[in-house]
Amino acid sequence: MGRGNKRGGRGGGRGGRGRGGGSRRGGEDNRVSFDRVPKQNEKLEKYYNSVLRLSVEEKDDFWDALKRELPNSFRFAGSKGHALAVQKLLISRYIPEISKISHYDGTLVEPPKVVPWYPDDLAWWMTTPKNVVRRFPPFAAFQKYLVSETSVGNISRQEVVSMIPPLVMDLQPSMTVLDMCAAPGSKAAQLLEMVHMGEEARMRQSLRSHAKEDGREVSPDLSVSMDEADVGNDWTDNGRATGLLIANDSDYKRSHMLIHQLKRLSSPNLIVTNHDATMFPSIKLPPSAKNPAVNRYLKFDRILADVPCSGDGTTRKNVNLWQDWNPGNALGLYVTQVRILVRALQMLKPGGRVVYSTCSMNPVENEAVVASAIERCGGLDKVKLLPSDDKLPLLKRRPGLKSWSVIDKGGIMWFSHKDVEKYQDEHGVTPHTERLVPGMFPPIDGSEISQVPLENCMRVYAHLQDTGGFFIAILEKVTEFRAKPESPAKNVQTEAPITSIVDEIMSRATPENGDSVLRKIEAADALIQPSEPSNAEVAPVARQNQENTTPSSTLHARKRSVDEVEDAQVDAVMQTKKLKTKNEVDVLEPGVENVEVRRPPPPGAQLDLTKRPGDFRAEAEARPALRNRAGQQFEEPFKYISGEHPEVKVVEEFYKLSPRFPRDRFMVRNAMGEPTKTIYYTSTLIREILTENEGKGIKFIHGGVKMFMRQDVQKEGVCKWRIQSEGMPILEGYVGEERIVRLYKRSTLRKLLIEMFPKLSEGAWKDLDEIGERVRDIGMGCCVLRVEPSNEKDGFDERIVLPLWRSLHSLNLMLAKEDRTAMLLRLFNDTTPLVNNQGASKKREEVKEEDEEKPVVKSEDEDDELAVKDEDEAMQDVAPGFKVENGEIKVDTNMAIESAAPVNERPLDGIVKPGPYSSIVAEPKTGGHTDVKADKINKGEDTGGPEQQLNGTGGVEGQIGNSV
Ligand SMILES: C[S@@+](CC[C@H](N)C(=O)[O-])C[C@H]1O[C@@H](n2cnc3c(N)ncnc32)[C@H](O)[C@@H]1O
Repeated sequence: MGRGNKRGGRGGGRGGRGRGGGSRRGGEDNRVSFDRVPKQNEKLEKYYNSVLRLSVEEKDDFWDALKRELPNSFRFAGSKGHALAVQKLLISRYIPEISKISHYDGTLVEPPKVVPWYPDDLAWWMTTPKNVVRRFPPFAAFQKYLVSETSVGNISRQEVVSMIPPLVMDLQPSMTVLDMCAAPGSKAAQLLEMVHMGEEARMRQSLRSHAKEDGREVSPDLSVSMDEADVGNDWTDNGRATGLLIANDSDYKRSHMLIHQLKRLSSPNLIVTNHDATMFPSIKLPPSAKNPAVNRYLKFDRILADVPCSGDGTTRKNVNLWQDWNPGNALGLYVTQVRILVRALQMLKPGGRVVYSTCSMNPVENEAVVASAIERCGGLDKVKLLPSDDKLPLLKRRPGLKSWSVIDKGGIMWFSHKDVEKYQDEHGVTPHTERLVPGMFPPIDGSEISQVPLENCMRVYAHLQDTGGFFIAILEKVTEFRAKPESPAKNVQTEAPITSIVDEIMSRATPENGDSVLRKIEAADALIQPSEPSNAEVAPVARQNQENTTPSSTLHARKRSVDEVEDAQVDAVMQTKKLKTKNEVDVLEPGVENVEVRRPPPPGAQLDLTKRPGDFRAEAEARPALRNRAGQQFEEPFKYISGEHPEVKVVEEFYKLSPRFPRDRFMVRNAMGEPTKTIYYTSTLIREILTENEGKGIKFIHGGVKMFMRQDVQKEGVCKWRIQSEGMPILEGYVGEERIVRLYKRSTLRKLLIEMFPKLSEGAWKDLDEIGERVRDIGMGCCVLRVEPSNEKDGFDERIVLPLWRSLHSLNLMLAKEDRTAMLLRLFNDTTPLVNNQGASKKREEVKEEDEEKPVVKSEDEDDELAVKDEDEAMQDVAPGFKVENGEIKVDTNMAIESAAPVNERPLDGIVKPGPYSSIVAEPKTGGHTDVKADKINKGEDTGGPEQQLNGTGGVEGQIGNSV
């Protein structure tokens, strides 16, 4: 891996959290440490004073800005309708209160402001010092809202410049998208939201149009009609998003952070992989019906290459960079960055786009990388550098640099590589100059590559709009190409990635004989193929099926496609894995004079595979690493089950699923391919990818949305499969009336949110107002609670859908504690403590006996979910929903979980976290603080105050520092 993992740089380590040496929680301490860190670095200042060519006055602004602490910023996440609804609360409820606060000197405190260039006012920032935030109650309320909505994924704390790359990608919902260096995932989350853009509206429209044939009653639609652009054009799957996001990161631990971040979006269109992006494998697709003999590979419409970089645009957040910055960092990263960009361009469809970005200001990591990659891909005939000045017109930026100098490790500035060569002729290669290669310098005048319009790139500086520094370039692939090999690096001892090795081999004369890798490539070369539309990447089947190396005589001659090269890469990797235990072997290639070809390491060999991703969960740390024979971590396979499977039939019958709901996308994660604990759901494209590439060495580490979870219910006729909240938005429109409960009144929902397990027996159902009779009569098991919009005073503006469990004697919303409190705050401006009607003193055993039909969460989930265990719970070693107090097990009323689960069960398997696509937002009809003390509620039970509950999520101090 590149140097991006260095402290202070981007690409690992601190992941954008925390600040200059201060503790995460101590807001004030952080500020003090930020102020205390000396903000000088001679080489840094010398270099940028020279290279950026700012005027004298502007230079002062530039350095002043880089030395100031960064404003906090956040954006509203999820589908647009949902995000706007959460945003509305900020504007209507919190800003007016904050705007009334004044400092001691009488000046007004500045409330959060809209980021002017972000679409639909969905991004905000605030400069208010933390001591002010703490002192004034309106800020405290705002803070609670921020923390609460962040914890449930409705708000994403993200640095504003980091929001730019996805916005300039021109991504449409049906597109195939790859994020090559995606962890921790803030940009990937934006991309995923774009893949799902308009889906909610389309699905509603589709359900409405089929309501009659489905025999279903649709919800009244009171929502404001959406722009056509917001609905999107992705209609081929009944309005469901058909696009795809593959989010990748080479760091295993960080890729699990990525999963954690993206899971909140509950997307069946997402896969997470764990590969070195310089050698990202080709992904096979099923052959087309038209040309079954031809292998097809996935090509992307959009790729984000947000590469590891030295991160010197982030000094406002990573204050240690003032000490740590040294010119060697950028020089060490250049090679990896070019390789990633070249690989991205290879994997694009013609007409597709790569957005390349860094948070470095160094041209060696930016313009030089762009120019070198275009050059390696065959120049401007193959790859265009698109203008970016038409994007985000309110964002202040500077054009890309056309000329620059390069600073070496010793701080010497070089103006051309010729000077370096001259110096080296006289003095030999020195440690300071050894990393300098021609591609790091501006293109030589008159060369073809000097025509690259580098001014089309976008440079964002801290002083322009009070942000961090950032660089963005938009590249478009014109046509397929064969990438040139890397220029032989005289001085640089870097590990050549498989792409460059194969490229290198491919561009040479054919050897008479050679090692098996070369022979394989030759075999590929000899093959003949029919032509196929260019965006379906094709290669002969024979090359994939190694036992069948005879080309079909019916195929027409055709030029070898880029993907054959890529295929050869994958084959070569596999071959190497079989043949060698040593990572690298020097091979003398026959027919080529004394040229070293360095064999690539097997996939994953460059990564640190010694640790499991337990950095953020103690439990994960303790789990033994399962590895396959090659020493890689073992991931449970993805196995699709038939729509005719008896368990699918059970589900179908119990929920009276509409025949229009697709049955061929259910998947499980175990080698037997049997639904044992969880049934997942994915889009069709993901099914094709996961099925077609099974056992081919691609490291898929996440895919699929949990749709059903097995529940041990003793009672006959109760379906063992309960709907998981993640799957709810996808499924609910197809569930029959038999399992639907309709709720209309705000007061009823509020009661269900505050009270866990409201009783139904002994006439208690009457307390549940308009849903009382229905829940009394509905059969036991999981049902869909539909909160229908209405124009009534005590009604909702928008539709909300939540999972509900009907037990023998009670009812329960399947919502996690933080989701309940977040909804209470959002919908009712209410911080009433939650109440558990099972009684605070009940012991676990008693509860188990009495309520055995309730959802019981049993063992580890199949998908090896690593990021969910509540740490406190792990410490207490009792079942979710219980706590140890004075040596006694008691019901933990802070946990909104209906469970009598045995020790060591995992909490979130039994509870529900509605994601931003789950339509859970409704704008309250009445503003103001409700502050209702409901009779049953405030009986002084051991509930823990809202304060306590909200702080449990980390508090605002715990979340300062945005992700880049
Ligand atoms: C700047 S960060 C990406 C930030 C991310 N795009 C976001 O918005 O949250 C760079 C990431 O690249 C990963 N990385 C470093 N070298 C890589 C490589 N060769 N292939 C893939 N990922 C790599 C690091 O682990 C790190 O997570």
